[in-house]
Amino acid sequence: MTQDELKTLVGQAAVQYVPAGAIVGVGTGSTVNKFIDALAAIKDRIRGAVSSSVASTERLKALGIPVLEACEVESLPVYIDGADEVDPRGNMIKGGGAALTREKIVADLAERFICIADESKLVEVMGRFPLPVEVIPMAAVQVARRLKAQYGGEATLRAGCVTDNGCHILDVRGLKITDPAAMEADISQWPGVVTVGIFARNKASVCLLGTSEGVRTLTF
Ligand SMILES: O=C[C@H](O)[C@H](O)[C@H](O)COP(=O)(O)O
Repeated sequence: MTQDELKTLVGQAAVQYVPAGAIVGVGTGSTVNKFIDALAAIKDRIRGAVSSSVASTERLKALGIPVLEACEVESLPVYIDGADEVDPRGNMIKGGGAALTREKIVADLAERFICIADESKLVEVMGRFPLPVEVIPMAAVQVARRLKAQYGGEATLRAGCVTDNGCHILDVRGLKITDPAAMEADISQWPGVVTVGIFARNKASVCLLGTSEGVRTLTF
């Protein structure tokens, strides 16, 4: 099976986690696009979606799925999103598509995070995928220096990238994220950091992994 077919498989499998009548949290990326397409088939059975990016909002609306603002809901039963890496405990790296901040906001509203990914995303220790950090532009150099000093990470500014929030992304290479919760808590409170792409506090409850043998379900 191709990677695209594996994404379709898990995108479709995620629909079973959407309760009838729900407002569903929707992530961003190529895997979530498959989920949005599958969600369109059951749109009459849900109330709508809260989206984590302009791109997902446009796709949801084009398929006739009502989109609500995050501020209009108090909680969501479920948030469905992809990941760039996921570890055996359900911690994730996200932000390869620069949507990490809104993703973390919507994930935080949800009771359960259902991660959908092809099996290449499962790793023992996270850090091979460059860690995205969204920063206020004026703080980029300062935050990059600190990432090097404290964690030995080499941060580069993602060229030509301005996030939905008008900010920039640093991609940090050379990390071994052995304690994701501690690193997330630490970097999150540095001046100028908007969001770090470690999802440990908002980790996955379930991960649906696309494999050539079918969908493998990991529960955390
Ligand atoms: O900012 C983007 C998101 O965190 C995506 O969910 C992540 O990059 C995975 O995307 P894809 O499903 O395209 O691999």
